[in-house]
Amino acid sequence: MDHIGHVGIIGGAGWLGTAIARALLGSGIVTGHQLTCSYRSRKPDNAVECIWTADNRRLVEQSDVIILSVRPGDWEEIEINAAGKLVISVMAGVTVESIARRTGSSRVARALPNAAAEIGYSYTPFFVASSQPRDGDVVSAIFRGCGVVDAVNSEEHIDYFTAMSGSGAAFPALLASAMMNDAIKHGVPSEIARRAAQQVIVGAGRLQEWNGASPCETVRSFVEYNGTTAAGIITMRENGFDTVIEAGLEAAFQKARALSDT
Ligand SMILES: NC(=O)C1=CN([C@@H]2O[C@H](COP(=O)(O)OP(=O)(O)OC[C@H]3O[C@@H](n4cnc5c(N)ncnc54)[C@H](O)[C@@H]3O)[C@@H](O)[C@H]2O)C=CC1
Ligand SMILES: O=C(O)[C@@H]1CCC=N1
Repeated sequence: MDHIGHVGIIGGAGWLGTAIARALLGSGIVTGHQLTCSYRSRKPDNAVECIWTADNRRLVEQSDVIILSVRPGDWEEIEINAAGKLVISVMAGVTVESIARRTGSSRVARALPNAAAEIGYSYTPFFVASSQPRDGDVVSAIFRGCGVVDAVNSEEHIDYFTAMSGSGAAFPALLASAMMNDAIKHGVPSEIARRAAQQVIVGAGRLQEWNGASPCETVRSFVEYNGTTAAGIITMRENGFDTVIEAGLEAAFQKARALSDT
């Protein structure tokens, strides 16, 4: 898309803020002169090449689009007036209502990337609460630089996706860690167990991307093959695999909702 103006990232020194800043610069959507990042105490070593400030009000003054990327617990300390500007939050749980009330902006969006934003492989659903039609295009363009995006039409779905895809980047690692520990219990040297588990999730992700099948189709075709993999899948399911996943997603969803301020 063409020019989106000057972008400011509050919390630009953090994990996600840095990933978004790198994606913005990498996709060419802004130059270093059109991007301001703020830090709380100290400009980070290896800082992204852009304008840096500790003054969030100054950042807001010089930005057309403001991205809020501080931890939910630090949100209450941010005092800015962003009236008339597009404010995009990536914070878990913090509501559109809270953002609009505390920034004075009626152009608010919530986007929920995940840890893979760092390598351009995030999945980022976003919800836009703005009467300006172009704002959705701006949010979409920003987060396409971090991976795949989808607009959703319910704010509640952002809280749900905070659990499912926002936290989800960690869950395949949880599966791989259980597999690695099982291999070690079977006497496999830990370094080999680590490499095997690592390559299983990397290979599975690449395979899924390459063949484009839905995960449900992938599981079904392994079950239909009726070999060792099918035996593993069926027994995992009989032992509550899907129920455990649902319970974990529900707990993360409830945690996201609990982060919403009152
Ligand atoms: N890390 C992840 O995978 C994801 C994180 N999120 C959300 O993104 C937000 C940021 O998360 P992370 O980057 O992981 O946390 P982080 O702790 O790495 O980064 C937050 C940064 O904000 C800075 N900060 C705090 N108060 C500030 C202030 N007043 N002015 C300027 N900077 C300030 C901190 O010093 C820190 O550098 C959180 O709200 C989180 O819920 C959402 C999706 C995924
Ligand atoms: O774990 C967290 O709280 C953050 C928000 C969503 C994903 N990571």
